[in-house]
Amino acid sequence: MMKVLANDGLTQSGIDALKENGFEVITDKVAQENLITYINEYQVKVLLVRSATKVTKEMVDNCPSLEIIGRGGVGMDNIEVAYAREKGKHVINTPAASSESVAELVFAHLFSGSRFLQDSNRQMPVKGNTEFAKLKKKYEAGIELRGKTIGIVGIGRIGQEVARIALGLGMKVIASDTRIGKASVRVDFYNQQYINVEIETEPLEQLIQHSDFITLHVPAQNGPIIGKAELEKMKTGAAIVNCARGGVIDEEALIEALDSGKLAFAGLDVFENEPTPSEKILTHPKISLTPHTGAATEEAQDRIGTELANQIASILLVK
Ligand SMILES: O=C(O)[C@H](O)COP(=O)(O)O
Repeated sequence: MMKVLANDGLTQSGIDALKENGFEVITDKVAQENLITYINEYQVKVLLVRSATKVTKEMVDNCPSLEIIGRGGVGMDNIEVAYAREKGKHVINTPAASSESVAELVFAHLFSGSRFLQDSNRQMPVKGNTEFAKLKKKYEAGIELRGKTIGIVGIGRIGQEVARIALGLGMKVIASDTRIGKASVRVDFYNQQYINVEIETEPLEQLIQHSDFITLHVPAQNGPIIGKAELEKMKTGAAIVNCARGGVIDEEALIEALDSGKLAFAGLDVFENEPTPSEKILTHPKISLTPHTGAATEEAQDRIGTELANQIASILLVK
């Protein structure tokens, strides 16, 4: 039986689909430093990872049994993709499976920040029954999303899902993208009517100046694309969400912008120092936090599992 090691977990639907195709699925969590030995000992043919396990050049070179490296998710910055492909390994991912979930999390952060939920949820258990009126006063300056401008940086699959939800909420959508000039977004309504909206992209600098909310949907970068200079150009009272990759926003500059009142709030699902974000970020009252859970819904993980199983079967069983 061909062995699949799902080192960062796999949904039952994915496990079942692989088993139906005759694969043996191992869901042991093997420590990074023991992976090469484990893969060789059990002659693992497929290694599945999410963002936790790193697939290094050393693994590619020293695991001859390995034919497929599968990323359950989108970003492959934890995998030496080009090197692995050069050495004849298949490297696959599931680029479309989690777009809706990530986009919904963006709005969870936007709704949270615009009504102070992150701070309220920290304060209410401690002060809720003694200082209720004081807390109510503190959180009185909430804002609506309707009518505001959302700037989407990266209008790929996830960016387009964000646009769809934003348009449904009555927001104005603007976007910037280094590769896409124009995106066509179909907005569906429950009564099965829909509208098509064309979104033309504009330079990042322009987007930064015009947005009430900025949300980032770009791959891992070599350095921040939103640093001190960009934060200074944002509207006073604007907000920013990062459900893309840690490091895309300069965290020090972000804290300064929040403390000075330049920015109203931030929503962060990803961090510069994952999995150990800085104390300042974790305790900031103006930051809504999630621990890299953009794709962590039952629906997205189900789609990821079955999609990986199908891709694996079509590579290994058609030979
Ligand atoms: O790139 C992705 O797909 C997301 O960052 C999800 O990462 P995860 O699989 O570790 O949740």
